[in-house]
Amino acid sequence: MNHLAASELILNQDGSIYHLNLLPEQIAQTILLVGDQNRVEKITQYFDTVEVVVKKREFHTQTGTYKGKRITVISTGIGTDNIDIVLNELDALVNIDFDTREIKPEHTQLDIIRIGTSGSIQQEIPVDSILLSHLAVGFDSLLHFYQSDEIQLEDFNKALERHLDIYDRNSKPYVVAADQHLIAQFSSPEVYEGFTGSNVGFYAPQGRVLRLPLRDDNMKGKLATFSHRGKKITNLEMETSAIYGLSKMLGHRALSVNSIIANRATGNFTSDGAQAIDKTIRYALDKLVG
Ligand SMILES: O=P(O)(O)O[C@H]1O[C@H](CO)[C@@H](O)[C@H]1O
Ligand SMILES: O=c1cc[nH]c(=O)[nH]1
Repeated sequence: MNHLAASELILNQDGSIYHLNLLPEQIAQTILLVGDQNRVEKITQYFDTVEVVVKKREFHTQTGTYKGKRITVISTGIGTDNIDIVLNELDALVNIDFDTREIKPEHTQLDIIRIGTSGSIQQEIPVDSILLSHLAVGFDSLLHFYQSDEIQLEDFNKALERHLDIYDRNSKPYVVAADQHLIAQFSSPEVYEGFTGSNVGFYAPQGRVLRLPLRDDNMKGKLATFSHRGKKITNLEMETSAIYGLSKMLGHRALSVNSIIANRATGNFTSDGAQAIDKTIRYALDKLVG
């Protein structure tokens, strides 16, 4: 058996995993991920009980029960770099024995559901709507550091490369699907079906211009006009691609539930972000126990 060195599987003095600061017994098998630390309590305010509260850096965790179901809520902060940490450490908490530092023979599968904010790039997907990411495309390169070819949708990758004509020093896009069981569980006529683009920044990587010009002025337009096998890219944010990719490789189920707060096609921004996010949180909690 492979014994993981102290420099690779890093445990704190109290036995908790390095960044999340959590012990294996402190997490549930259903995990809600949010970007914003302050969104954790916006979710657990609806819980019956909260048994764990742990904070380290941007990673704020609370575990409790909602209508009798044990759920853990964790803030990831912004970006797929943080998702690399959160997904690997969550998996280690359930699938590595911290005493022997060996991978457990039995695999535990987590349900990992992101509740995030996002900007629509299609006129017909308005602000204050909820969108499920059936597919995600990563422009962030994280997956390319792993042996991830098997879980990528190569025909989508190639079609995107052709359509976007990406600058050759940028990384190549990778497309990954959500878990089909979670899609079925969370779908309803109330929510949009989407294909979510995740990138490494909020401004130029999402085609936003304040003072700095873009390398490719037409990037947002090209993203919005992409279509392959009847699927269009619908919205942009900064984490879903990595959550889908790492979850698939690690044998977990993942879904991203997006609160659309901006419409980049019309230039609109929600007039009440708190209400839009609360609606998305209540929708997701209802589907989790429904
Ligand atoms: O609201 P969260 O979950 O942080 O998600 C979105 O908001 C942040 C940018 O404002 C990025 O993390 C993006 O993915
Ligand atoms: O446009 C948006 C809105 C929220 N989060 C993003 O990353 N982009």
